[in-house]
Amino acid sequence: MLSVEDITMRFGGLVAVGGASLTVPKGAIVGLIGPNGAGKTTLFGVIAGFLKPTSGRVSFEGCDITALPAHVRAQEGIARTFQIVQPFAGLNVRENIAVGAFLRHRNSADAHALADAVGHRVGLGADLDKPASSLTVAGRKRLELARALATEPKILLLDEVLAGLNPSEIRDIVPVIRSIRDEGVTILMIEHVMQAVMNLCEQVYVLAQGRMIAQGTPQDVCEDPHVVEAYLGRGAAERLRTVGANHA
Ligand SMILES: Nc1ncnc2c1ncn2[C@@H]1O[C@H](COP(=O)(O)OP(=O)(O)OP(=O)(O)O)[C@@H](O)[C@H]1O
Repeated sequence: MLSVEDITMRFGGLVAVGGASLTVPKGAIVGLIGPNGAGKTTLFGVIAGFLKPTSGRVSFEGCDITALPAHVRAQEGIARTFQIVQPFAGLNVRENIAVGAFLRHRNSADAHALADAVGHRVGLGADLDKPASSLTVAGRKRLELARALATEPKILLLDEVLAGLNPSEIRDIVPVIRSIRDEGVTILMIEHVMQAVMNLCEQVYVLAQGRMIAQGTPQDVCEDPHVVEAYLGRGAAERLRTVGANHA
């Protein structure tokens, strides 16, 4: 469904992403992991059309979309969430979600009806009339997910939707992400919460200093010495291997 080929993104003299490639098959949940500053969010910006790459190509459903602006990519079915959640503070939760729904529904009643449905789907059903500013961190993360889902995407790019959540909040939201995929939305997710990556993703790509250093199943990448060295560390890799073995 999505193919990123040999993308390089320079900011002046800094090579944030250097020759990175990845593919996301339709119906998959694919993870993108790596240390802080590796270039993950920059790559999302390139895929969603917020950043024009220095070189390389992005294809979606077989078409070259590298030159398309972000709003056209959204219409084509690419949606992203942002790491730093910034809801419209003066609007309630339903109205915030409806902002996404207006992409395909010009009629206000239709957009609000879709916002209600999406709000319930992500667990915000009881909060739809509350001001967005009153939500907890976990609520805001769900709202960010809902705003992107309300654009009715074919592929959802999730940028650290689990960051800042406690273990029980993470346990609650992981099944929501899986159910979104099960209902037909392909997912590419940047995530540092490795337990969730192990649980959700079929394939994982590892970016370090702008370069793709590994790809494979979560189990494969946890056993890759380059990934252990550049990102996981030995203790975490060992714990994750145990988790993987227990899952199997
Ligand atoms: N607009 C920009 N201008 C200049 N440098 C930038 C810009 N955006 C990102 N960078 C730099 O590019 C590098 C990659 O940053 P990026 O945010 O993509 O990393 P990341 O892997 O998403 O990190 P994190 O896990 O901390 O979110 C960093 O060195 C960052 O400072």
